[in-house]
Order: sequence, then structure tokens, then C-alpha cells
Amino acid sequence: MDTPMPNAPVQAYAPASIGNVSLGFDLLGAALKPVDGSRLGDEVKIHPAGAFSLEVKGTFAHKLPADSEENILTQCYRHYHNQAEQQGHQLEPCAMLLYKNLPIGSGLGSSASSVVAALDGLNTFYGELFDQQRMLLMMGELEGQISGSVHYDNVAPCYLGGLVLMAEQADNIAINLPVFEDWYWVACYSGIKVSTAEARRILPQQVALKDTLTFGRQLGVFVHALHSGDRKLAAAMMQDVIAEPYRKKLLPGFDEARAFAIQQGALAFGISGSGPTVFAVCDDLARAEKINQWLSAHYIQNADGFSHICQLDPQGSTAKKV
Ligand SMILES: Nc1ncnc2c1ncn2[C@@H]1O[C@H](COP(=O)(O)OP(=O)(O)OP(=O)(O)O)[C@@H](O)[C@H]1O
Ligand SMILES: N[C@@H](CCO)C(=O)O
Repeated sequence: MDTPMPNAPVQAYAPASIGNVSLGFDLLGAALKPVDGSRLGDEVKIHPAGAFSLEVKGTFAHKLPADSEENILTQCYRHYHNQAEQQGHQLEPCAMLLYKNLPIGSGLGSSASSVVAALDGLNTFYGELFDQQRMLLMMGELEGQISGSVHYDNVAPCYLGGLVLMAEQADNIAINLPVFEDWYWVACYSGIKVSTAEARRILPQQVALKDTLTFGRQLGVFVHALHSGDRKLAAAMMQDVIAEPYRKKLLPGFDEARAFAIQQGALAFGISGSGPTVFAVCDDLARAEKINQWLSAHYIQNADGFSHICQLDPQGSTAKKV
């Protein structure tokens, strides 16, 4: 089989994402794009080199393990090369530079953003050896190594963009759903760290029958409401009966933040992924600004925290030769 030669350096970007979106535990995710035009996601640069190396820069670089063997990017590089070898390709090495812009353990899909930027970047660098489905499978596997279980609700929206429902079929991992483009998503990171693996451990292994029925009804009706353009019905379904009742105790100020957002007319409020980031959905910008200001003043716990008014990022990750 031909072995594609790496050529031009590549630059990749992968946005932050909201896992679960309250009503779709492990099954629903959304990619975020701040309305002020700023970027909220990790970036990866790749260039040809005699041997593999990884350098890490960016606001949250110092929060990652110092040993690059423990950085998920190293596993992404190895995994991509192994998969390519199994297809008969012998790839030249490359050097990778990660700009770690997303806080770790934030609920914004931080490790997913690194995984997607790395793998999308590598696939562009080596000439698109794998199709979208193979890429998603790889991304899920790598994310699973970090969080303790394979779930696609961060990697899939991060890669594909928009609002994504997991089908988890070998040839159809994830489905893009219609979105309401006039909705604003205020995402506030409090600044503390919540480990995804730990936030999964505290969930009960059994779900009560009534909650199972609510979960199924909400997800089904939500998808119908998106397809039929029924904003009110869609918003009414955005309640978390699976994780929020257990996880909110990990999030100081959660109940007060929810109460303020709902009192201000937010359509929905919930935990982003495993937290501590929370999100509020609004149908007008003035309301989103007011909630953004309040969360910035009251939900943020330390200097690492931040809050952004976002819309859904329709594009997902980007990787281009530079
Ligand atoms: N490039 C990377 N980005 C993020 N975490 C990484 C990376 N490389 C290694 N890690 C490690 O993986 C673990 C990620 O933990 P966890 O899954 O809780 O965080 P996360 O993916 O940042 O969470 P979230 O999805 O809530 O944003 C941490 O122990 C972190 O040190
Ligand atoms: N669906 C995952 C997302 C983690 O960011 C969870 O809630 O554990």
C-alpha cells in the first residue's frame, strides 16, 4: 500500500462542548462558539520532525501532567500511527504543539477537545487516511481511556459541530439534529475541578422505573420538538433526572444559580457534562447578558473561572494545512 508522506504543517482547533445537555445522559452533546468571536477550545499544531515530540503551551498547560507520556495527545499520536500501520501505512514522525486553552475537569469537554484537535490534525497531516466514522470511533476510544468509559457526547459535537445525538452504530456513530439558531447558551465555569471519572462513580448503578420513563419520554419528545420547530416543547424537556440530583452537591452555588436563571426567564438550566460548568439557555441576548453577569459575579469561585455567552458552533473542529 502507498505510504502518504507528511508535507505541510497543520493547525487544528476543536471547540468546547456541553455533554448530556441535561436530558440526554451520554447521548446528547452540543458544540459551543462564543458570540464575541473569541475561541473557546484547544488548538494543536503539527509539523514534520525526525522523532515524535509534544510541547504544551496555553493558559491551562500548567495543570496538565508534566510527563508528556501522560498527556492524552501522546496516546492519540500512538493510536493513530498503530491504526495506520494496521492498514499497511508506515508514517513519518511529527512534532505536536498543544495550546491547552480549556480548563481540565471543567465540564466543557476539555480532554475531548484535545483528542479531537489532535486526531483531526493528524488525519489532515497524513492525508485523510480515515473517514469520519473511523475518526469518531478512535476519538471515543481515546476519550474513554481518560474518563473511564467510552461516551461520545463531547467528542462527537466537538468534531462534527452543532447538536448531536449518539446512534452508536458502527457505520453511524452520531446524528446531527436540527437546532434553534436564535438560542443563546450561557456557559459558566466556576474554576474548580470536577473529575469526570469521580462524577460518574457517584451515580447509582440502577435508575428508578419512573426516572427511566421520564428519560425516554423527554429524549423522544425533544427530538420531535427540534424537527417540528417547537421551541417551547423542546425547552420543557430539558430536565436532568439521571445525573443532576446526585452531581449538584459537587457544585457550590448550583441551586442559587439555577433559581436566578429560571427567575430571569431562562428556557433551561443545567450542568454541562459532569460539571462544574453550568449552562443557561435563553431566547434573547439581553436576558443571556444578565444571566452571564450574575453567574460571573456569583457562581465563579476563583481566578480560573469564566463565563461566555455562546451559540452552537455549527462547524465543529477545523484542521488545515498552513
Ligand atoms: N490534553 C489533555 N487535556 C485534558 N486532560 C488531559 C490531557 N492529557 C491528560 N489529561 C488528564 O486527563 C484527565 C482528564 O480528566 P477529566 O476527564 O475529569 O477532565 P476533562 O476531560 O477535562 O473533563 P470535562 O469533560 O469535564 O471537561 C486529567 O487527569 C488530566 O490530567
Ligand atoms: N456524559 C458524560 C460527560 C462528561 O463530560 C458524563 O456526564 O459523565
